[in-house]
Amino acid sequence: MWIKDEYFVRGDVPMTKFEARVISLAYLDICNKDVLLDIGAGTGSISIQAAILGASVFAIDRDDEAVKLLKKNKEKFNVDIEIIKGNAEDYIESLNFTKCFIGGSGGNLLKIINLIDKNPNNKIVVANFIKVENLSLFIKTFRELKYDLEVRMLSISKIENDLLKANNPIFIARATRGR
Ligand SMILES: C[S@@+](CC[C@H](N)C(=O)[O-])C[C@H]1O[C@@H](n2cnc3c(N)ncnc32)[C@H](O)[C@@H]1O
Repeated sequence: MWIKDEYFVRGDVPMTKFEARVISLAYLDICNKDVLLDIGAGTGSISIQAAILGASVFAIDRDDEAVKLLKKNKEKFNVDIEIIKGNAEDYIESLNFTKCFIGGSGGNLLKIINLIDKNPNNKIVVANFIKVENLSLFIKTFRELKYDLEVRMLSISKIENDLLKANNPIFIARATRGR
């Protein structure tokens, strides 16, 4: 089951939209044995969908409103995800995970990438970016770390009342451990 955007409890936190969620989770190639670390989990849309696909999930966010939404959506969809409130940088080293999604990094992307790389069990990192600057940093850093890279720009428009309604374009990047 793939959950549509309108079913999530929403607040002021920006949510990863349906099409970006589907592509990001396909890039992560989520399966039963995976442990996903969702950094900047927001409303929990990625975490909850990954749990429904069979992964164990750590959902981290530093924002109070996001953590409230995470709890509400966890309850609504009755999934077993572990919610952590705080800066991802302070927790990554203490968690064991096999795949990682970065939905927000709050200016600490470089530190977050280097911490993720230290975990030898992590195989794939997928990130969503709206800023070219962050995309460039992701590409540069993972290239230096010898990961395989794939990047797409996603631009979705929906037809509503006979008119096109556009979502903001986003970059979806994947880094796969090549060593
Ligand atoms: C675009 S939203 C994420 C959307 C989320 N994937 C969803 O579907 O709702 C980015 C989130 O990242 C969080 N964030 C930013 N930097 C963070 C950090 N260093 N550690 C933890 N959370 C962070 C923000 O609080 C915000 O909720």
